[in-house]
Amino acid sequence: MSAPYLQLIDLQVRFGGLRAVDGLNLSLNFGELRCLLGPNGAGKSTTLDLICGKTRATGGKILLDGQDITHMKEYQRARAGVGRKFQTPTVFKELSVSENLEIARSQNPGVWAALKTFRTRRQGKIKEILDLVNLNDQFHTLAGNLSHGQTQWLEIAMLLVQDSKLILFDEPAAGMTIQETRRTAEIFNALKGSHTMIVVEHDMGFVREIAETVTVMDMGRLLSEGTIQEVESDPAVRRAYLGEEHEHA
Ligand SMILES: Nc1ncnc2c1ncn2[C@@H]1O[C@H](COP(=O)(O)OP(=O)(O)OP(=O)(O)O)[C@@H](O)[C@H]1O
Repeated sequence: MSAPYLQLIDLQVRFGGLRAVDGLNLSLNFGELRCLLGPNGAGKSTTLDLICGKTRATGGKILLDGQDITHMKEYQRARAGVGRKFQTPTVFKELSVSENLEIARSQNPGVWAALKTFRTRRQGKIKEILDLVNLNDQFHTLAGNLSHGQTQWLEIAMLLVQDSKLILFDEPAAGMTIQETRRTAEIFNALKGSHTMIVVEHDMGFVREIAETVTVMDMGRLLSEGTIQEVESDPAVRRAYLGEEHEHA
């Protein structure tokens, strides 16, 4: 078996007296999609913050493709291939889809330098990415005129253009219509194998569409791991969700 692509080893962060992430161990293979579930305040978003470098760990290690990135700055991790998709869109609304992609591309010139002399190959790659996220007809559309779902897909395209290999998603289906959620699931399923993804999500319908292995956190710790069926029948998971089941049903 090959070594894991991402490894969290005894990862910890404290905010004052609160252990938001408290000795978390997690391993992902390259190309794997992992859903990260858990009740409110379990430490899911903080875990993504620790991986992308927005928050610094107070203990433990993060290994990406064997490299220790625990103490790297956020931009260094982005260069190493870590991409983070936040809930609030970060696109430039007054620019077109293609201009947003151009800006994203210019943030990682190294990847594209190799294609510099091959303009058609570069355009081919952008077309391929836009096809994947269903935005080929919106090439010249102002980002501010896109629907909520399309804006989210543009952000995914921007991460792909930046050549992010590990993409971290925080509630990607939030606020989407049923059709948009379904299309987003198709995009995620198409990215499996070529990209490694961690998806924090409360929408269990969406999780069912995309899930392979599921990790459940509670109080900063790993509570359960396995297929959806396995974690759903785990009594510890049921206990952790008591009182929340109406909220997230
Ligand atoms: N910067 C911070 N300073 C202090 N406490 C924080 C900070 N960020 C998160 N926390 C606390 O850490 C705990 C874990 O929060 P986190 O947002 O990671 O949970 P979550 O599992 O993503 O929850 P939700 O599903 O509600 O988004 C919470 O108690 C939260 O209040």
